[in-house]
Amino acid sequence: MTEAGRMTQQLGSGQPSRRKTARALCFTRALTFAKMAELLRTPLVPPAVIRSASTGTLEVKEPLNFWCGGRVKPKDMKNTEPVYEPATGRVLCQMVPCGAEEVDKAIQSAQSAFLKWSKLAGMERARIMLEAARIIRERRDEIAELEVINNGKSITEAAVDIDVAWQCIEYYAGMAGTLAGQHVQLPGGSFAYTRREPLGVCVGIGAWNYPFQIAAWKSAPALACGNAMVFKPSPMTPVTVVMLAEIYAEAGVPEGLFNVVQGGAETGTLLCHHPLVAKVSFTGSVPTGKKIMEMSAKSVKPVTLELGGKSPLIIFKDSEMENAVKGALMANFLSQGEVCCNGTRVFVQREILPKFLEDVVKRTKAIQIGDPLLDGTRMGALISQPHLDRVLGFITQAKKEGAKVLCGGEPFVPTDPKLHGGYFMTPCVLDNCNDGMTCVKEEIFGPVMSVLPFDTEEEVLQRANNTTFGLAAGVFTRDVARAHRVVENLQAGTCFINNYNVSPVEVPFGGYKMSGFGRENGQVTIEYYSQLKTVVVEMGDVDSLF
Ligand SMILES: NC(=O)C1=CN([C@@H]2O[C@H](COP(=O)(O)OP(=O)(O)OC[C@H]3O[C@@H](n4cnc5c(N)ncnc54)[C@H](O)[C@@H]3O)[C@@H](O)[C@H]2O)C=CC1
Repeated sequence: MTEAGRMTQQLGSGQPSRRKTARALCFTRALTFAKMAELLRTPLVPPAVIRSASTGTLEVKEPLNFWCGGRVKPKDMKNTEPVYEPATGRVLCQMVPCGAEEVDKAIQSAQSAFLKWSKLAGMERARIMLEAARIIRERRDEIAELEVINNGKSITEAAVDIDVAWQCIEYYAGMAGTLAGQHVQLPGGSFAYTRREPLGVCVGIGAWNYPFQIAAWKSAPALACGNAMVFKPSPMTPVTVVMLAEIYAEAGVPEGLFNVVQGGAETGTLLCHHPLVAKVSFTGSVPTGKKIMEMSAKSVKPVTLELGGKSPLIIFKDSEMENAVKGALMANFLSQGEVCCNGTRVFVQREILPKFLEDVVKRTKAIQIGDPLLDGTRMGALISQPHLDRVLGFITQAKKEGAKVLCGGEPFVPTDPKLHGGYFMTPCVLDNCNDGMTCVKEEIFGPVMSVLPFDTEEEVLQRANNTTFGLAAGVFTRDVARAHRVVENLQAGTCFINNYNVSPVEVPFGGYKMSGFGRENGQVTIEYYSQLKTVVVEMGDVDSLF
């Protein structure tokens, strides 16, 4: 039995002291990903019970680039950037950006894999993708733990993110075998048919709030359609996406089909300008989205843009109060508020405002903040110190502009000494807000809910739509007709009725207005990763005018 196997048996034996020793042993030896994987993948370990990682211990040493079927060391150590563990403020690893030569290698690797992958039948691709989904499911806890360590969100949420990732791959695997064209009958026995063909090498550029999940949302439909992908995660969260690359490789995709290059704006720019790249799918801020669009326009590359939001959540007086309060919390505090589609402008009908505020504040104060790897934690750390400062700055500004802080909005120092350098804050509810305030107009991307009273449906619709964003919106009411009338008039890509932030992979997700265009998830996304070829077939003689 291997050492890992022995430790696993001890871990699985249910003896807490031994379990602790084994865990300590793992981390004093700075576990490699591969070893951790070996540990976690043996069936003796009940994954929900045993936590293999612990906050403040992990060092990531392996290379984080991936092309030609394996991890690749950076060419040189130029322009490195520290990557932090948000819960402790400790440096987790160094991110070394890829330069032109490395980007080219990754793209060439993708191109050669594309030539093989695109020739497979959809069902053949499906089989490999299903295997990738299975491996992710099996390694779910390990990936989720690393996501937590790199991103700061709670383990409960990270586990859901990883579940959504494999579900997405499973969903598009199911669709790969269904891709087909049309047959069109023409006069005289002639006919035409259409072929749905892949685009080629697609680039994915991700944000830091859902590192693994964003990579799955982009790669799953891309690969199902027969494309290859080069993915660049955010420089702040470089750690987990390379595991997705390893998993695809293990599942049996051709070498080089899914590649990872690390880096920031410069590396992203190289990707967007590369002549072999056929499409760019981007998740991030509006200013960067505009740059991506400009760069892609130069070589007429299609783009998908998943950008920011300042979404409205409208709560009518006939709502079921407890659900509305729970919905408002789900709309604001998932992932420390770092969610693009959050409903941060909470419009509440005036008659129920006092009761709503009382309940929402009570529940917000009860949110358990702390070590994100603990099962009981409901809110972890924000992504970085500058981002925390920025979010706190919005609250200072809101107070100056007349908003009233009902709870939270302060830096938070957990009792555990190892978390003292972490980027925590208390979730905040702002009252006395109006539509002109900065906190109501701008995306904060932190746990800050702005509550706004309203009187009539007509008024609230006009105010809800009075924004350049249009990612999501929500409405709580018991009146079915009102609910559908309101969503019909909301300018947003996703609308929720009597819930918020529910994003199953079967339904399209994407923005209106400056929140972007194109969609992720759902059947429609196939159209964004494929192109239609029309073939016209003459069965008679050519009828020439000349
Ligand atoms: N609509 C959606 O689905 C989502 C939108 N977001 C939005 O993302 C933002 C937060 O994420 P950040 O990572 O801070 O956004 P960001 O726009 O700064 O960066 C996003 C990605 O773009 C890369 N990048 C930056 N400049 C680039 C350039 N000139 N060329 C190519 N790539 C470049 C970054 O390295 C990163 O990988 C928020 O505004 C949020 O609303 C985040 C998650 C989901």
